[in-house]
Amino acid sequence: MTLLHDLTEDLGTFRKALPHVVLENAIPLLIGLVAYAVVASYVRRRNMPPGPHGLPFIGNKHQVPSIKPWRKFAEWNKQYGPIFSLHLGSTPVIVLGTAQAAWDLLEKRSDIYSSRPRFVVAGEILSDNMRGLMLPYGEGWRKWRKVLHSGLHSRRAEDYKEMQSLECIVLLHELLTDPANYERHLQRFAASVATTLTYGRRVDSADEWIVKENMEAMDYLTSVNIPGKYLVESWPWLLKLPRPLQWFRPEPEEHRQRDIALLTHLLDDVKKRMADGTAPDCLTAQTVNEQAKNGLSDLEIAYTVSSPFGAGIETTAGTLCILFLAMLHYPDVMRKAQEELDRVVGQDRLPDYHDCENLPYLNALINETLRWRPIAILGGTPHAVTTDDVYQGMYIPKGSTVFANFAGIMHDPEMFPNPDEFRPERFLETDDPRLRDFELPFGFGRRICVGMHLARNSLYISVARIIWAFDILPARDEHGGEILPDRWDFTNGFNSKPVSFRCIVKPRTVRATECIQREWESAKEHLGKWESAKEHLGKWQS
Ligand code: HEM
Repeated sequence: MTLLHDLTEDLGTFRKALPHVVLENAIPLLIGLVAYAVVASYVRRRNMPPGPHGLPFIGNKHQVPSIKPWRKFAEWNKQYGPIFSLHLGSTPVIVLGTAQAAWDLLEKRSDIYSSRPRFVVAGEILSDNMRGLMLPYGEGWRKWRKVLHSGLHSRRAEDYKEMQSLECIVLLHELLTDPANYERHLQRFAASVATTLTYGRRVDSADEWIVKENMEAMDYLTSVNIPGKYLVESWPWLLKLPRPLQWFRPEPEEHRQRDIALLTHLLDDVKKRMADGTAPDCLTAQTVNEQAKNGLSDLEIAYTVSSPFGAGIETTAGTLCILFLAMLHYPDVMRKAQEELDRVVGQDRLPDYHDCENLPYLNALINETLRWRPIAILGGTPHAVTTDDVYQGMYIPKGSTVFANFAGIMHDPEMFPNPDEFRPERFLETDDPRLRDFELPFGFGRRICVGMHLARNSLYISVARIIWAFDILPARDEHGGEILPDRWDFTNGFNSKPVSFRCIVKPRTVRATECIQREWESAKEHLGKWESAKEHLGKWQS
């Protein structure tokens, strides 16, 4: 009895003392932990690349403008050097401002710099991890990339040249007959190349449903991918809430169903034509034929083959718009390229692929267009590093988001003296093989643009023929004065292109006009082998 009584009493005393003991010890422990975390983070931060000071919890979020952040990044690169760091919330961000830094990390250390940051809404909820561009480095991405590589590698890209050449003749005819809408024609050209290579169906107008539906899907994807728009991007644990409480989910999930319906419909159309033997050679048919070997589900194929749509149209059409802008500001460059074309090609036929190696100035002009105002202004989709790393004594923590800021890289005065000047000669005067090849605008390492060869072929044929056939001249005001568009007025977004501007697109000679008319008549016949998307798919309703 006494023992039991003593025990109960002890327990009571212990219970009473417990909160006190806990409080007495826990508070210093907590303070110790916080202090340790602060000091550790300070030490780690101190060893990271230099950068602007941020605030607790939000880091540098308040200092990074939501409009054209690449300009601020380029300023910080000037201030802090070729590599600086900042924090967006708790995520470390590394910004590379020279090609050398980008090559050193994203290419030479490609094994650890080829992942992507987590895209919770755009990549996981909206796309169910089916869009490889946003997938982290790993098995899923490898499978996706293999399919695209086998359909777009340099030798395979040769197969599409005939189609690109014919689509380019249509473009020339559109510029001849409706020059005011040049921007829409450039878009149609890029879209038709994408749909023909993917689904074996071409488009006659940028207004066609297949283009519009895909563009809407892409616009929605871009609109959810804005940093800071969704709390769940910074606090992914919100995904553990019961589904009905995940308020951010219903809208992107609804869009996912629309995307699936569209992409499956396009896949089924190719499969139907494969069954009746009428499908032309295209990426989808090739992927369906190799389905068992690649181990992909139908849905995975449907998403994978749609990649040229998301990544290949705005980039190609936007780069051509940049060419138009540059020609308005640098008419002497245009004249010099025209002289070369006249000398090599003459005036009675269109330039063709086989002329390419005899047109060094024109090739340099294309490189300069990609450099002067790079369309993928932040280096495309950012990379992420998968293990802790040290570069030139600076600590780069695992999980950092890494941007190759093309706004700074392409205007680095050491590599490109007088960077704002549009001067194709810089590519002819250099001995640096990396500038002669100039893969830089297409990204880095294992993530380098998989459509690069196709894009180069589209750019070459269209730039050569447009410059050969037309003068691109400033629009005139009512007094006959030239209206020159602002050379810095560009859109906000991962693909930054010139804000629409007016210009005059005028055939250079009667012979050029006649040549386009002639070539167009014959191109119409040859294009017949790719059925139009409008006639055969128009019944699809979203
Ligand atoms: C002027 C035209 C183009 C430019 C300047 C361009 C540029 C880029 C850049 C900078 C990247 C990011 C690379 C990196 O993360 O390091 C990229 C990725 C990509 N591009 Fe392009 N691109 C163009 C056209 C195309 C075309 C025509 C296609 C498809 C037919 C395409 C498909 C892709 C894909 C699928 C990726 C993602 C690769 C991956 O995450 O593994 N691009 N592009």
